[in-house]
Amino acid sequence: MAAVVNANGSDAGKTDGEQTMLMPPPPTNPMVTPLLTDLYQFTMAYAYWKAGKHQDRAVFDLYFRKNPFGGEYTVFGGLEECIRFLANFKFEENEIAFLRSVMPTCEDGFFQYLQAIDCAKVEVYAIPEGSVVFPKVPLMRIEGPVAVVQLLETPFVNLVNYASLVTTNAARHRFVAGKSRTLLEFGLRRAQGPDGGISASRYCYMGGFDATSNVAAGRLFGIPLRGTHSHAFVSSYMGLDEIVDKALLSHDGLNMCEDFISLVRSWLIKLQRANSLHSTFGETNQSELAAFTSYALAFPNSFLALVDTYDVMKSGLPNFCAVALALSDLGYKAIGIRLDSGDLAYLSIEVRKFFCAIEKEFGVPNFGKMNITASNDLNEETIDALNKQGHEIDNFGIGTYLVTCYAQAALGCVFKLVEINNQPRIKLSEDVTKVSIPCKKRCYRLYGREGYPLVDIMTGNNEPPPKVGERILCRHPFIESKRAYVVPQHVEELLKCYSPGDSDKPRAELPSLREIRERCMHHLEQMRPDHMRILNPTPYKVSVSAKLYDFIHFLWLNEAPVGELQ
Ligand SMILES: Nc1ncnc2c1ncn2[C@@H]1O[C@H](COP(=O)(O)OP(=O)(O)OP(=O)(O)O)[C@@H](O)[C@H]1O
Ligand SMILES: O=P(O)(O)OC[C@H]1O[C@H](OP(=O)(O)OP(=O)(O)O)[C@H](O)[C@@H]1O
Ligand SMILES: O=C(O)c1cccnc1
Ligand SMILES: [Mg+2]
Repeated sequence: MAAVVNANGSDAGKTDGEQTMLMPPPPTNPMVTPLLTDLYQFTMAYAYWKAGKHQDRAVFDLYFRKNPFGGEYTVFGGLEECIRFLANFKFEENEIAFLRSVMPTCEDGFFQYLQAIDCAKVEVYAIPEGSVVFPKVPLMRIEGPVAVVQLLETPFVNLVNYASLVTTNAARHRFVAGKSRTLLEFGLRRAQGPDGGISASRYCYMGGFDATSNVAAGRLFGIPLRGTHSHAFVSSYMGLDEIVDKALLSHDGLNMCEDFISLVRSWLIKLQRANSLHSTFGETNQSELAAFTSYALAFPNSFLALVDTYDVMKSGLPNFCAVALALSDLGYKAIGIRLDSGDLAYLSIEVRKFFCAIEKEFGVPNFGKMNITASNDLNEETIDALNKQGHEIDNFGIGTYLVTCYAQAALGCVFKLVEINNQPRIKLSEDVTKVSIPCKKRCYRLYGREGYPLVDIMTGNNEPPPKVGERILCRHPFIESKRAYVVPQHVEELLKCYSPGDSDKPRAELPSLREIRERCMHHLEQMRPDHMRILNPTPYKVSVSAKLYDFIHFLWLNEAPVGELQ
């Protein structure tokens, strides 16, 4: 038996000479237990057990049928949580007691069987997390005793569905925003409950966001934390006389400014009188000025202000600039502003002009380059519209539309039996997109001359793999006339072994979140641009080998009853 080292450092039961393997820690969410499944998984497990069929060797594929958000790609998320769940799968005594209470007609031997099971015999092959993936190709292939693997269906599909959906949503937001913008995930308050919030932060980072406002996710996953302040902070101030401690030490620690408020006030007067600012404002809101001054006293090294509480151009912006200029006198560099309402394109351009005019008028280096963050119900479409209009926004803060996946509620992953006791199985449907692809399969991505992925191909498990430079026929799984020859320049086998079960296959490593994010960025960059565009993207081809095609159609005819016309 291999000794087990817990990934968080403890070294449980290791003996000399035993091979050490890394035992994945439990799932992030402690609610992910063997009971987090549908009742029918237990009723089926009982029926398998009662029939003496529970140890039959089953192969299931986990896949989705259609790319989300009207796009032609998906990013796979959730694998690590599945592997953690699998590695720690064990029923507690109190869980068995609960099952007994809800399944009172089941024999005692079944519960003894459940109490003893784990997933040691379950093999899992999966596409690495963070990969770009396509419909019908298994994201995961799970093999093992049918009753055990059946119990994994609901939790696996649950762990993959939202993870992949929100990672894809994040990747789409990154694509439309462009590489140079900073993307901040602000969705916790709007997410579907605590797990939705934590998952959103993790998977949005994976999909290309730069940071989150979610402190718990920052701690759990090491995601960079970022934030500004809210309107409440601004409106909580009534006036400058609320600020008692007005002193601020200069950045170099050499000079003490005893009255920072006076310095701010003097800058506001200079701004009001500056010719180049074209007297765009008169009296600004003094309670807002108090809030900004107070925030700057608390964070002189990272001053950022929300400027739209009263009026951006007539109050928020000049107030911010007065405080930023006062900080600059003391050697500090303010970060910038956040806009949370109004026409974000127009306002950001006006703000930038104002910053640049100040840089020129007062000779403050880099004042014009200060950061502009925008938020307020942003999504793919609004960011695309802003880009088309032209804007000066550096950072987008995105919450509701991102984390709730407003444009599409679910990915629709499924978990289908494709083989039992080495016998291929098929699920038929009137709707051809719902017919499952039978057999234990191998999956490959074939790359073309220009370095882009050309097609994914599924073959039977025992077929020889596609070879570089050798022509292979790729067939649409269901439409006879759709086929193409491909001469791959590079062949990548997609499914790696993440749980070897009883086999002696090497186990693929679970990379860090940052590594998964890098894989995702790399995969997205590799895609041919027409698959990625927002409007009418070209579908990526998913195919089967000629042999598998013939077999699918043989099995289809074999299983489909022949109708009789009266
Ligand atoms: N230039 C722009 N082009 C397209 N959409 C924009 C632009 N500027 C802002 N938006 C979007 O328009 C919507 C404006 O929201 P809304 O109608 O609630 O007004 P608001 O600015 O939030 O007003 P308030 O907060 O004062 O009630 C938001 O979804 C925002 O992202
Ligand atoms: O708009 P989202 O994409 O969801 O981004 C997060 C929002 O949450 C905050 O305010 P909140 O919405 O709570 O209040 P507000 O609308 O009054 O600003 C923030 O100011 C953003 O507007
Ligand atoms: O830090 C922010 O600006 C923030 C955080 C959460 C939601 N809206 C904004
Ligand atoms: Mg809002």
